[in-house]
Amino acid sequence: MSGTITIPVLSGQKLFAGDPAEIAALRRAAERHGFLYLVDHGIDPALIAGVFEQAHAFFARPDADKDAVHLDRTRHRLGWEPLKAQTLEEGSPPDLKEGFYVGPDVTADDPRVLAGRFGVGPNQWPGDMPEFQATMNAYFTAAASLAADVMGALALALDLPGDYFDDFNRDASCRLRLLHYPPQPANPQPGEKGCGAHTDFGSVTLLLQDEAGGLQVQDVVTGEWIDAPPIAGAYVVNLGDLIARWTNHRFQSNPHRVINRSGKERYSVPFFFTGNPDYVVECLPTCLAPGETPKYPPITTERHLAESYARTYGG
Ligand SMILES: O=C(O)CCC(=O)C(=O)O
Ligand SMILES: [Fe+2]
Repeated sequence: MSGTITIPVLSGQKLFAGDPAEIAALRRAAERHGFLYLVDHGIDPALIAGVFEQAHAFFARPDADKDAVHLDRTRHRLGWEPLKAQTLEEGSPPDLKEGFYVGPDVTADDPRVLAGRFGVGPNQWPGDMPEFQATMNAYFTAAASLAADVMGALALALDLPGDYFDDFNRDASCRLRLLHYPPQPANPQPGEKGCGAHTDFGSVTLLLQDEAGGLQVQDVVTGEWIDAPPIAGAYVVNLGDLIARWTNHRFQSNPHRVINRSGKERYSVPFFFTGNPDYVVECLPTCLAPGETPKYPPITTERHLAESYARTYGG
């Protein structure tokens, strides 16, 4: 770790107005790290505070209570994920984190549910927490809209029209994830950490983290792990594998990990934006130099997502 490479802080207000200097900074960040901080994003700080408050209250419950909304109770895997259920870094011990997954708030008779679309189904909500559902649904809607705005800025950074990703953004598949990390143990297993090194699966991830710290990003050029310390009120925005695939790796989906050395509990809230399930992602016209060939065949976002989840849950 060193302080020599820093992750840029960009303004949502400027990006979404198409400010050329800010778009150029986004392009540089996307090419180098696939990571940036986003300020002036327009999401109500009270809503963000409410999400953390509800997450704290949920995770503080006994496991026996949380088990009532275990994600294995749904085919589409929404709800509580116990500690050590996921292994994001192949060959490492399972992640020292527990989580809670929220999806779009659909009912059982939604056509997408009836058609068995991947990952779509009714949410499970914890009992006796009246504010939880309303807070998560409100945040989900706000985050999906912000992610669509970030996609618009990415289109400009790729020299495409600002509405280029509108079809991708329509009826987008998204996951809101609440995470709770215990402190890193004094004597961890070799390779044991809060969240193993991985790249995200989707297009953009909007991450909120509390003040504990511990998030690190690997620089693609030097291979070094850079700290991504919390900045109050800012999102960490990172690009996922779909963007790398779509841009023929002109834009990066960087490996990142979490080691919670704060000695305290750590809470974070990633929101994953994966786009319209039927959308076919294939190499963008502005990402292929003459004579180059696409590194990947076209794929629907639904298929890409299903394959990615299967890989990290041992499916
Ligand atoms: O908790 C964090 O800060 C990062 C979580 C993460 O990378 C993920 O859930 O994909
Ligand atoms: Fe991640």
